[in-house]
Amino acid sequence: MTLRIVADENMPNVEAWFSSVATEITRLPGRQMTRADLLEADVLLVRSVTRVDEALLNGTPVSFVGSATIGTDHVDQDYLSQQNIPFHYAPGCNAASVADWLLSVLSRLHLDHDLHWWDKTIGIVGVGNVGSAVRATLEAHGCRLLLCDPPRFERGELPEHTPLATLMSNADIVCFHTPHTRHGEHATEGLVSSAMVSRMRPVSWLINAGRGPVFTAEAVERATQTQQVGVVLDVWPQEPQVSESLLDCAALASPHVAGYSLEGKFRGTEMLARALQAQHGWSSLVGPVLPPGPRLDPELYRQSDLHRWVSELILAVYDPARDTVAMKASVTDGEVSPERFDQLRKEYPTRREIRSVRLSAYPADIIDRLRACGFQVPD
Ligand SMILES: NC(=O)c1ccc[n+]([C@@H]2O[C@H](COP(=O)([O-])OP(=O)(O)OC[C@H]3O[C@@H](n4cnc5c(N)ncnc54)[C@H](O)[C@@H]3O)[C@@H](O)[C@H]2O)c1
Ligand SMILES: O=C(O)[C@H](O)[C@H](O)COP(=O)(O)O
Repeated sequence: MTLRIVADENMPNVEAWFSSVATEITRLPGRQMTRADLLEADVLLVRSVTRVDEALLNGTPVSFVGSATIGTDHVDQDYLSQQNIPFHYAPGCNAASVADWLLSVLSRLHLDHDLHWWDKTIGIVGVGNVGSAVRATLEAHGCRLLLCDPPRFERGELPEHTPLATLMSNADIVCFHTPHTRHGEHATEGLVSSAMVSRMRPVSWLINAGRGPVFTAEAVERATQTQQVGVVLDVWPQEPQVSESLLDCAALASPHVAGYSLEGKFRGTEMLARALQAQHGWSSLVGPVLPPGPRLDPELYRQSDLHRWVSELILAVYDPARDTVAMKASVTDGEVSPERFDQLRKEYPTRREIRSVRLSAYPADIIDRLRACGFQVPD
């Protein structure tokens, strides 16, 4: 078997999974991959920053494309199926990571803005793998939820659907977890416009961890400047470029890393390895196992206010203020440049999912909340 693999340099574990089956593994910066790089490649493994289309693949021997991501808007799947090139991606691989990210965001907003989010009405827009993980976390905390997902509603999969305009007017916090789509009845590009934002209540919160172009830059500016709506952005309308004026609008900001848990990245590569294994009928393919998660002593964070205690604990696992500081310190000449944005992502510190954290004690007064957050608590 001669299998030549070209893979994004930021995809972990490629050598560990594939060196037993590949004759050659070439690592390249995803955003700069060109057709010339693929003239002797059988397998292409990408992340979200490589546009995979005819211009990239035409005339190459590539016969398998894998994206170690949940989102697929960077891949021209119609072209791949016309060419009979199998395409695999990694649905759900980092859904828990995004749900954890959101819990950390809410914990930071609690401490910094006294946001009692557990008592609020929270809208979830896009109730797929990520939105469902977010829903489970928020339901476990007793939040009132409004769910919006027209495609699932129309398929009879989400009876409790609330139309977006109604949700925007009635929620205290709105979280977006939709893909970026340009065509069709439910296209999401520019879905959050200035007009949509004008429906929101003053002192509410608007959060995007789906794809940047779902929000317009004007809507973000309108939210903060005229609506008294706080904004939290992990993804950006002009990503990977972020203007300083837009960054200034965000109470919390991160460089598209909500899904960047170590677990999510490991799962993404493994899902592609399993897909290639199935395509070739290999009997076994063995990859690396995750290192054990960090230990955390809840008593170190004890507060008399139990909600504050839990927020401090969540922020000890991951604090989105750290990303916000890094983003704001990255501004030069009125922007975070695309190169700097990519560098922040490439050098992102290891983050573990809450379920991997090993607590050294389970204080009785917060044990139910620990469970609701996703910590592994024995029965
Ligand atoms: N920020 C990050 O790091 C990060 C991480 C993972 C995923 N994502 C993004 O989040 C998106 C959602 O991920 P997922 O795993 O839940 O995908 P999914 O495909 O499981 O779910 C997406 C849901 O959005 C719904 N949807 C589509 N159009 C909609 C519309 N106009 N209004 C409301 N809902 C709509 C779909 O019906 C579907 O149920 C991905 O497409 C990806 O772009 C971002
Ligand atoms: O779609 C996804 O899975 C996420 O947005 C993912 O975190 C993107 O990461 P990237 O591929 O850009 O490294």
